[in-house]
Amino acid sequence: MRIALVQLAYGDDEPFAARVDRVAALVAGQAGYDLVVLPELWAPTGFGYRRWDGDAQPLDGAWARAMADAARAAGATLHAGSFVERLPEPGPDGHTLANTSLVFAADGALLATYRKIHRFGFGAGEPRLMEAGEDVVVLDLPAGDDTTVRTGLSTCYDLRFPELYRRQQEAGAELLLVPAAWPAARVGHWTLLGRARAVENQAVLVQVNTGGTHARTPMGGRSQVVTAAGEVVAEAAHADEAVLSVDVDLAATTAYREAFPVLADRRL
Ligand SMILES: O=C(O)CCC(=O)C(=O)O
Repeated sequence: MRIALVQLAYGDDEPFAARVDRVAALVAGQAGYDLVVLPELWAPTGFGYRRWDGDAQPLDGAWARAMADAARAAGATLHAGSFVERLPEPGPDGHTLANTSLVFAADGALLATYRKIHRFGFGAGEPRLMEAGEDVVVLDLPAGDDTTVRTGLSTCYDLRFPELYRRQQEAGAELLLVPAAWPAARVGHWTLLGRARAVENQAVLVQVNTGGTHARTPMGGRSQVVTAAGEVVAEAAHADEAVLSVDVDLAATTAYREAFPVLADRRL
């Protein structure tokens, strides 16, 4: 399965609409991949809380349409990262915003919607402004040669909560996608926890982060792909903008699970 990780780097001086146009063109140029993955909240920025309300859009808004078009132009499945979704009505916490990821098929059809379950901010930021997602999302994505791979969706801070990934693994996930806006200050946790989630679930984990400085917060980059055996097979050793290209051998995951069947020894 050929995967492109698009690590985006930018500052607050790049306007929202210009960034959407730039990234849509970048994605449209990624022909030949089975899957293209973008980071979390790359258009509104992960730490630009003050602008989130103004940047919010519905599920069928201009951001989603631009990403559907970009998937079609690339002819690849696109995990478009996340955006600030304007919910049709307030949720249980009274908010009308959510941190929502969308996955589009190569023909531009919407395949999946995932709302970030664990909100980051310790009472500020996401918990103060956004509803928490409630649904674990696992779906089959095309993996090349007429095969599919069961894939779990999560976002950034979710990576700190292993029980979410175990539920994805129980639902059959062998590929775990994690877009993020993870700051440089804790980027060591980002790479370490990514390897841990891959090893403990014997799954391929794809992490795509942002770079640049957003609302005075330097972002960490260091996007990576970790195999089920814990090997880092692609990594950005920096926080600059870059497209990482990787060929993932999914048959190796199945073989590894059979050769080292640790998941069968769980005691609940
Ligand atoms: O957990 C962390 O250290 C960073 C999480 C984060 O920045 C986010 O979820 O947006």
